[in-house]
Amino acid sequence: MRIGLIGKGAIAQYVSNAVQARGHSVCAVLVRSGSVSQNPELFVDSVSNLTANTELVIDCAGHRALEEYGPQILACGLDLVTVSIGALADQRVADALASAAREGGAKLHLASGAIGALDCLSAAATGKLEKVTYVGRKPPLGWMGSPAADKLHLEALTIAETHFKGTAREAALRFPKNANVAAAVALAGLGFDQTQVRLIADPSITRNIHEIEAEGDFGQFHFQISGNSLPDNPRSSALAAMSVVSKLEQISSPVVL
Ligand SMILES: NC(=O)C1=CN([C@@H]2O[C@H](COP(=O)(O)OP(=O)(O)OC[C@H]3O[C@@H](n4cnc5c(N)ncnc54)[C@H](O)[C@@H]3O)[C@@H](O)[C@H]2O)C=CC1
Ligand SMILES: O=C([O-])CC(=O)C(=O)O
Repeated sequence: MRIGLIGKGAIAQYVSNAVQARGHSVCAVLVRSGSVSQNPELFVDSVSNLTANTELVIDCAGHRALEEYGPQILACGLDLVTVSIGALADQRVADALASAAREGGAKLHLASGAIGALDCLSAAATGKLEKVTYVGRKPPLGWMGSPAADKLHLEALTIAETHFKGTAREAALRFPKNANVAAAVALAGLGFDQTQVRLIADPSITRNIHEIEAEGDFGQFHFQISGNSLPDNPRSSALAAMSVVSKLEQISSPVVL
């Protein structure tokens, strides 16, 4: 497939290498205006140049980029894969994306990101789900630049501290670079306002640990993952980038798991 990428950060770089190794081509990369000076054939700064020659677009650039570019991409009939799922916690953004997808006859594909067990959760949600809790735990460095830094002295932390407790909607909106997983859990399960979230900075860990506890008619489950972060960004787990590659494999395969 001819792919257009949004962003050139840690996830985009991983995805770009992995999709090309699988025989796809990256024919345009949308970057912020002002950063297109080198290789203008590849790096573009408008959606129309991104979509001109592509069959599928992948967003790895965060909430603002999905909000800003997503509707135009979908409305012109191109499918869009995104890892910036937390943007859908803003109902206005979610509605704009859904109506553009309908208008263009395209689909917005949500990559599962740094978490697993969403298949289990979404199946369980077709019965009655009683309670879903998500706990996100990262080393202090992973919370730098987020509102956690206003509450905690992250560089000097000696014990694990919970810096956020609330709904998945609040978490996703307040932590756009750190709580996309909360949004994925919400979308698969009880929704943004019924999913309870705790976010923790923990100096005793070196990986990003994500946990889901769910209860309902299906029974009960507990899921935990300790994800390695990407070398270029301590905030982002490698699995988030891998989930984008896996989504692309599903889209291009005749048999879908
Ligand atoms: N679903 C999940 O589990 C996860 C989702 N994410 C989301 O993915 C995003 C990207 O993560 P990383 O690659 O690690 O971050 P990064 O900071 O390494 O890269 C972000 C890239 O996007 C670009 N960018 C930002 N806004 C843009 C815009 N309006 N137009 C064009 N380019 C723009 C930046 O210049 C940079 O190249 C995060 O902000 C987060 O929202 C991150 C980790 C896990
Ligand atoms: O990459 C991770 O471990 C999780 C993350 O940043 C997010 O949920 O936005």
